[in-house]
Amino acid sequence: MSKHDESLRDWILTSSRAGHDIETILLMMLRAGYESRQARQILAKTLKRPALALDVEVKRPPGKRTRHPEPPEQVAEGHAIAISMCIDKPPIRILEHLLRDDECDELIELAKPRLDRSLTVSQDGGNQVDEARTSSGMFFKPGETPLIERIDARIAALTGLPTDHGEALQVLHYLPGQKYEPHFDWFDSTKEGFRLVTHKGGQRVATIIMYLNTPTGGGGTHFPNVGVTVTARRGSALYFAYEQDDKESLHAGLPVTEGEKWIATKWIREHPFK
Ligand SMILES: O=C(O)CCC(=O)C(=O)O
Ligand SMILES: [Fe+2]
Repeated sequence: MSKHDESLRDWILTSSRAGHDIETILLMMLRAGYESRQARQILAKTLKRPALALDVEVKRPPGKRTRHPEPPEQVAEGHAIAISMCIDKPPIRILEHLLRDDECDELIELAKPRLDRSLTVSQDGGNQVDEARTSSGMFFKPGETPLIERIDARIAALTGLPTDHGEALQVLHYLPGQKYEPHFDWFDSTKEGFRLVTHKGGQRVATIIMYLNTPTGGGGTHFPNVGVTVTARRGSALYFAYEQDDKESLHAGLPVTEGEKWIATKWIREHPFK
């Protein structure tokens, strides 16, 4: 072992005993100019860990946050959106006329033939059928049609984060009795599948729910920890932002009691979702 290897080994052991976690030691080695694979191999060997256990994520630059739309009005891509209500915690905004009526109709018509039973993210990071979410839905491909591109650009202008921070636009359909039980949109880092679902794009930081029609009865979006229910009204939208582990952003799609409910959901990530 060369003098340099030996002192590196000693430094790693000392840092580890001093309580620095592997991620931190790895980051220090990367900063000192080591290449990532090489640094991981040296770390694995020195700390007698299988290399796989060292498959830790290199710290990314800090994640970005959306800008909460400011009342009374924002013009995004030439489209005027009124902000009719604000709540501080969690940051909630009600957006009027985010979509025009013809845009709502077009989204519904495009989605109709492609609906499937909605899934939720399971503990292991996969998808599952879940009684907590009985709607049916579909995803558009990014930029799939000029309308999808236009909506993405509008949301990016409104929230200050580029379109690539958004997950694919999802359309959901609820019939009477169908609902989405209280849940958080952020991913729980204590769950097994967390790394898998955040590998691309990192954590979710904000959600926009666009109401594509007005259900005859029920179907509002309810925040049980705030005591607020947002009315589902065609063309309007709900924006809310959150941090991991926040409790205020708990929300539910209330059961539709009469008629049907159509929404489009845009989830926004802290990093580009690629
Ligand atoms: O249907 C609703 O009002 C809520 C939908 C929702 O929470 C979601 O898509 O994440
Ligand atoms: Fe949600």
